[in-house]
Amino acid sequence: MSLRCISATAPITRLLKNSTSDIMSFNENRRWVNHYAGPDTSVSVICDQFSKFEGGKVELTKDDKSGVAVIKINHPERRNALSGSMMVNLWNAVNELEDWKSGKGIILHSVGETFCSGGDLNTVRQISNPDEGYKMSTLMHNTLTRLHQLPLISVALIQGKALGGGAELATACDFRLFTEKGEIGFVQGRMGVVTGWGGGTRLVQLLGQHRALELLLTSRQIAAPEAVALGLANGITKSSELTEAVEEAKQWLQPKLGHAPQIVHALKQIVATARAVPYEESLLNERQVFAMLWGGDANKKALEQNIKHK
Ligand SMILES: CC[C@@H](C(=O)O)C(=O)SCCNC(=O)CCNC(=O)[C@H](O)C(C)(C)COP(=O)(O)OP(=O)(O)OC[C@H]1O[C@@H](n2cnc3c(N)ncnc32)[C@H](O)[C@@H]1OP(=O)(O)O
Repeated sequence: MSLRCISATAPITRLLKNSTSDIMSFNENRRWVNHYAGPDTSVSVICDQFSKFEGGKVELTKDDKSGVAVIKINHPERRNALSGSMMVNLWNAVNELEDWKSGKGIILHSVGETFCSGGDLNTVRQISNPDEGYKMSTLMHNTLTRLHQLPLISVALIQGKALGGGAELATACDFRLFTEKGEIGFVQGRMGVVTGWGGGTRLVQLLGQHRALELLLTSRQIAAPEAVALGLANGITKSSELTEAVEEAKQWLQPKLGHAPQIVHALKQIVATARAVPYEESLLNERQVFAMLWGGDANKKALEQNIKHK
């Protein structure tokens, strides 16, 4: 484990006592400073290491006709926990989706009764030290941030419990649909850790700090109606049967994919950028995306048609 040295004379105003005091302090600018510097390992090296922790699969299928891809989490015997090799499968799936020019949408779902029970505890037990944890976090941050930023519109279908890392995975999609049996719980605190896959940051973006803090602190599992009331779920499917619920999720997504791929991609890029960067930077991005489409073929065609939006 690499720790940066904390000098006794450094202007640190307060140290956390009896807990993480050796790795975290509050500096003179009233900002938290983490003194732990994780290993500087590249994601491809982490993938080589993590693919050896086997079990289950994450499968990607792309339908060029509808423009909708399906990411399927398939590890029902471990309640769809993500093993190291599944984390690598997901990383590869996102790489492939980044190159899918004709795609517009993604449905992320799993098989069986549980959406995802988080990290596979068999993998977790083999990497149970700060440096290995940092590597897992690096891989999952890379994968889930790129999933979140894809120019495709993503929906997670939560048909059972989404726990720990499973709840974090759900927050990396643009939308979440629950079945009546769907539940979500940020149980990391009960496991003696915090969110390791970027879900804490995304939860604050989704719900605001108070609601996010309450869910993280209590680790309580919330059912579909409350998830909708909080704004964490975007709807509840009529059916709890998996095949039918997946079909409903596709139907729910379809009206949002009516524009040409380049427009869907551009609109998603504006929204994804706005949630990730400061205001002025986001406006600059919006100007640039707009300018690239202004006077283009689709724009000229629409102008010629003299469309009325009555
Ligand atoms: C690494 C990221 C980290 C984070 O920062 O968030 C995490 O995600 S930590 C993991 C957090 N998740 C958990 O702690 C889940 C623990 N599991 C459960 O609470 C329950 O198993 C369940 C998910 C509610 C399902 O309950 P049930 O349907 O009654 O099934 P069983 O309990 O009998 O489980 C069947 C089978 O599956 C194994 N299992 C379940 N979850 C995991 C997991 N996360 N990793 C590995 N294996 C898991 C469970 O041990 C059973 O196996 P057998 O005993 O061999 O049958």
